[in-house]
Amino acid sequence: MTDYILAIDQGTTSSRAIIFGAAGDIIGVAQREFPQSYPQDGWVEHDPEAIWNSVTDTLRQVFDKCPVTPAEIKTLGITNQRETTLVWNKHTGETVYPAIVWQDRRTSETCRQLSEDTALTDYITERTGLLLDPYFSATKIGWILDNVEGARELAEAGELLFGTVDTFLIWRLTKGASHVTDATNASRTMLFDIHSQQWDERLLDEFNIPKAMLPEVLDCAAEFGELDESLLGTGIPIQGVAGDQQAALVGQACFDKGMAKSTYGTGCFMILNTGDTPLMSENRLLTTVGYRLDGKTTYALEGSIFMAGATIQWLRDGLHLIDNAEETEALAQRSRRDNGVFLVPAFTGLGAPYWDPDARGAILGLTRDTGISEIVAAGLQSVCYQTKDLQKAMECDGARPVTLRVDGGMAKNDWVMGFLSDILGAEVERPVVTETTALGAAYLAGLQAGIYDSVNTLSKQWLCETTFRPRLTKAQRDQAYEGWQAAVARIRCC
Ligand SMILES: Nc1ncnc2c1ncn2[C@@H]1O[C@H](COP(=O)(O)OP(=O)(O)O)[C@@H](O)[C@H]1O
Ligand SMILES: O=P(O)(O)OC[C@H](O)CO
Repeated sequence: MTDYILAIDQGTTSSRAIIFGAAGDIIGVAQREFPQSYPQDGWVEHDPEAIWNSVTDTLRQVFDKCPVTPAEIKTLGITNQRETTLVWNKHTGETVYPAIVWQDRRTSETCRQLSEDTALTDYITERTGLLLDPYFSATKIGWILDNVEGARELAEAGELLFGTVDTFLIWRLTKGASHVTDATNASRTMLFDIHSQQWDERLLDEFNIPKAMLPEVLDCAAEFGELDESLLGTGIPIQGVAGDQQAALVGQACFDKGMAKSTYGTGCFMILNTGDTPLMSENRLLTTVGYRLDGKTTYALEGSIFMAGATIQWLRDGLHLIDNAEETEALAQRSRRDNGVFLVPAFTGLGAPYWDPDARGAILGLTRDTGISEIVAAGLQSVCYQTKDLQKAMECDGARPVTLRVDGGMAKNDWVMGFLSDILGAEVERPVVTETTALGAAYLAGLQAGIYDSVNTLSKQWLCETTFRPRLTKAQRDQAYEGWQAAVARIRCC
């Protein structure tokens, strides 16, 4: 019997179900977008039922699109948008509030007030590897408990459960049998000690979060529960879980120290494998769990950019300059070179390495002959310049990436990848399979199911499709990057 693996990739804008063969080949894909909700400036929410329905629909649809049956699936992996926070009633399964999405900045003021206590901010960074910021789950949980009527009392009585999207999905897919997460997702809550691999009692206390709400933390390849038969007519073990960016690190086979990947989806996340000791950044990058296998943690350094593909969505839906993301490539090719236009997409503040929640976006350098092409090109370039910011910060931390592998929706754009290589002054490798996030979840499940004997087998399966090489001189690169830095300086608040 062939070893098929099913993966769920629950992303910020869409959910996918993908069936992989053991060689990492894609057998079938189903995808469904779901609505985003922006109730106030800086707020971003998802309807939990829309997330759930998009997952169950794609789980069923993927089998309509290929000859494999659910009974032929050996194992199931789950990967997810991270930090996004859900709280639900453990008896009814009903969420008490919409999912507060990772991009949401409603707790900026809470974070600002807490940051006055420098002993606390130092403690947070030392224990969690993160920076005190609204991005992470801790203050989002607190906001729900403080703002939803009766929620705090119910939570203290042990009636409410917290989960990131992986936990919420597993809880529902197992009909409430498993309340679990994995170490990568736990490491994004700002409540998890990445050294001891335990929930941190002091942080639970500081953020006023009852411990009973929290899921059990497992390795990335482990027994997370069994898919309830009612969904696909058969039970399938859930054996691999990782937050989407860490799953991409696994899918890109970045198993050696110094290997890095950058995923260009809604946001962009560059993650560098730093081996078995956590490298604490002095340049406002995050220290995080890369993956945890057989109880052994591999750490990573991460730079998180909030707006990558989301900038292209804004060009499409906000400005109506384009009809679809794909046409940006041809438009950018037609743009005037060195036109001096910079788009800084700080729609919800700036992420790494600036961490400026109050900054707001701008388009600078407009002249009378600036046209749609130049603005679109500036939107695409902003993603590359932000990656350059991260590369620079990593280098300052003494961790220069030896390889950069790219993936995500935007990585399909050759113009962007060419400019990325130019501005980084480094080679950029795009693999044959760009669904690396789902692939990583499938690989983790496959490791637990015994389909793969070790990560070395997975490294051998990675295949390069295109290598982009830099074409700019150092002087040209420096000049372009200085223009970006000047544009960022104009919009920063801190
Ligand atoms: N050819 C392209 N050029 C530029 N951006 C693209 C292209 N194709 C997709 N995108 C952008 O990539 C994003 C989708 O990537 P995906 O990896 O599916 O995101 P997510 O997992 O965050 O939902 C969208 O924001 C879209 O605007
Ligand atoms: O949904 P994505 O792919 O943009 O990823 C979201 C990240 O996990 C947020 O940290």
